[in-house]
Amino acid sequence: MGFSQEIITEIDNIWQANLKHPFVQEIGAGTLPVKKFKYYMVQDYVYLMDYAKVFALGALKSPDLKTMIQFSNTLQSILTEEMSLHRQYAAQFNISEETLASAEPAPTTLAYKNYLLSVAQTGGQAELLAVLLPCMWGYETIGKNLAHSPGAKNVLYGEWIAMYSSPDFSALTEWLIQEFDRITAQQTLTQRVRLINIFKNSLRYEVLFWEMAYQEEKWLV
Ligand SMILES: Cc1ncc(CO)c(N)n1
Repeated sequence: MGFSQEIITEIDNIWQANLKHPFVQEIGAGTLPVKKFKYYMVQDYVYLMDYAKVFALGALKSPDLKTMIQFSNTLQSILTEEMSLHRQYAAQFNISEETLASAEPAPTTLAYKNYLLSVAQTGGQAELLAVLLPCMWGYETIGKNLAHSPGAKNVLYGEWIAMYSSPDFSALTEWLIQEFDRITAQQTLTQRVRLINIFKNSLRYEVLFWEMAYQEEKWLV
């Protein structure tokens, strides 16, 4: 069993909470109120701007050419494919690209993206992979889980599910998992404990991100 699999087995309760959050379930049922989805889309775009930068840092910290190419290809696909999904939704909702790109992060978005960036900047390749893995792997699992749900045929949510259940998205996720397992195979127990904590915090933020959108979280003042 790879280290990635060991981690999600150990923190299965958080892994399941992420997959089964009401926001996710309601996308699958096609019953999520559009207002919540609109809120999510804008916040996710703000998040993805910095998430993409973590892949740029991954390229910077790559040990070899092959890994560098993978990080840079993934960066490219986030900016042009994944984020174009958001841009299309925004157009549908009459939100301009300028409004989308300059939207203010809500408290959870700000905390989460800053966590990603700080781990990626201060850590090495293993830490960077540990903080990224729950994001991509979680979405890929959710995509697969919802691929045949009623939401997949919903006019609004169908495109979102199609993106995250696509073979391309799975291939990127598979690469990230393998890279993480390869790099962590030789690590000491102390290093592994640190990586589990990073993975766990990032996964907890994934759950909080759904919750934030579900509650349409706002700054108090
Ligand atoms: C919050 C969040 N995590 C992960 C992904 C997957 O790319 C996303 N779009 N948004």
